[in-house]
Amino acid sequence: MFRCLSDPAMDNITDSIPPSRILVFGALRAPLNLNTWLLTFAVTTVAALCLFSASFFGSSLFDKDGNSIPAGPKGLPILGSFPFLTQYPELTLDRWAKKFGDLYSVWLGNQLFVIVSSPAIVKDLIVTNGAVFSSRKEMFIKSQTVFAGRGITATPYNDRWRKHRRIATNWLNQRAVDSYTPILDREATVLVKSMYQQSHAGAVPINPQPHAGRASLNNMLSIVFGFRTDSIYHPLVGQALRLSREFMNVTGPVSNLVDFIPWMQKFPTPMRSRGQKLHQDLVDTYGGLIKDIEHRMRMGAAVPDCLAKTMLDTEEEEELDHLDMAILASAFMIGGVETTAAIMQWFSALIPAHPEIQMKAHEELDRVVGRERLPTVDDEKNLPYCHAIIKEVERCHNPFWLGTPHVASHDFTYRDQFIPKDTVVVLNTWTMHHDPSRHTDPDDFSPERYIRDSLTAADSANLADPYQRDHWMFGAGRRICPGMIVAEREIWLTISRMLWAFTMESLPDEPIDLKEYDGLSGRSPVPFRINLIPRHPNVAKVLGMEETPP
Ligand code: HEM
Repeated sequence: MFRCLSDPAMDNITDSIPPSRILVFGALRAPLNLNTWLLTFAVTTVAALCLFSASFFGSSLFDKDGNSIPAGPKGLPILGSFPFLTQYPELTLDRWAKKFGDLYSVWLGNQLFVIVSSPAIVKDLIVTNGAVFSSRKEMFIKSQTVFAGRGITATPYNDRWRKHRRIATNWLNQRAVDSYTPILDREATVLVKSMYQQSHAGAVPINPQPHAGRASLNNMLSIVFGFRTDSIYHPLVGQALRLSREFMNVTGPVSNLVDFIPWMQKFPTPMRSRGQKLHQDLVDTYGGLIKDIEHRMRMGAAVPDCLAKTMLDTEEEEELDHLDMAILASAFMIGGVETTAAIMQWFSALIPAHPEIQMKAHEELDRVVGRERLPTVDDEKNLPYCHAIIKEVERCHNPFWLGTPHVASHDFTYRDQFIPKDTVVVLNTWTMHHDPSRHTDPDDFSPERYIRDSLTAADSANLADPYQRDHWMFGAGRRICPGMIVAEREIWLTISRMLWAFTMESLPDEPIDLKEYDGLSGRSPVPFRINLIPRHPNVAKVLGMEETPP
């Protein structure tokens, strides 16, 4: 049963991966010396053979009727298919989907994964059978080390998760988002203003990244802690963005071999040390902010309504300890910052290459909104082309191609294929977003494909026909992203206002790389600079600024 190196399928795959990219421990994108790799591989092979086979065969791969697990690629001994999911795992998963079909299995170490590549199967398993497919694997690095078993994102399907999800939803449902939309509105305007200022009204190119990062960060800081930062140079901006980035770099769903080979977890590794440090930094930073708020509440000072205040007000009734609160706040700060900022950045990276798309958006904005005011939330329904641009950015550049995997909490047989309890289930969103039968010419950036789709992501996720859903960026089922309403709203406000204010141009000497990316679990483009040329003199006036001559 061990995966065989001589399998022809593996030959094709190994041919396409430079040896220096085949890694054993930790972050996949840091090249490892080949000799070190071979030595490590030999040692781990010998040392782990007994332990591995015990856990590998621990659960049956057949149900009582003899149905077996879905077919899939054969991997390597011990490592399974881990080395083949290196730099662009979604492309490998896509290749395998074409070979093995919409439901196939992959082994990573001793962990069985099932990869789902069709909307119908996602609906059947994750939505219709949500009682079975809504748990999470307690990944060694992400769940156990960084989140210490807490944190709504990583917790298994249990009462702790239900409680945290309920608390989170109270702050993220439609009514809550409506109540703090003025905050999102203000941050979107500040974003455009700060871009206008830093670019000296289009005279010098800028990197949109810190502006997008601070807008998303301020939104989450307001929701979670009731305050905002007033400059991209505020120390918390650098610290919070560093923590989110570090999280994205240590917790990819298929990026840490130590997650899948339990005996390795007993030994210190650089990735484990990074996970431990990140845990402590999160507790110090966000737990520290909660302590400050607690202190202010005890002193009778006014504290604005925010998640931290709600948690402190209800900590006894909800049985929350300090670590629960610190990690739940961290889950918001991580889940809600890099993600929305990534979409703003992908938009800024993509759009300069499409002047004809910008022209259409500008024409729509001039016609519907005019040049005397900024677009608002209420305008969205009347700006179908701008709305479509955003959906298309999300289809083309989902920051989480592998989503956050779900886990089967019971044995399940689906269409004569057995999915054992504890199998990790991955939504292969890359393949679904590039299915030519759903999206004609899927590699093209073409907002027109969404021009008749006026639904929000939340409404789209509830459509009976899963093939009509806009995209799968927010996941599916009972664990679907609870932040999608706030995420969509802040993305709408920032992107529609950037389109309203600027013509966005790339620099002839600095081509923007759309293939390379930052982050393992969550992706944003590598830093780039663009020109943001104010579209008309009213931009300065509407933003409440003196016009800066170019
Ligand atoms: C573009 C923005 C965003 C993207 C692409 C995104 C994506 C996702 C995905 C794929 C999941 C896993 C869903 C699943 O298991 O099927 C998730 C979960 C989650 N997201 Fe988001 N998210 C975004 C914004 C936000 C925001 C603004 C928040 C606000 C706090 C947030 C909070 C969460 C939380 C708490 C979970 C865990 C839910 C659970 O496990 O029950 N996300 N998100």
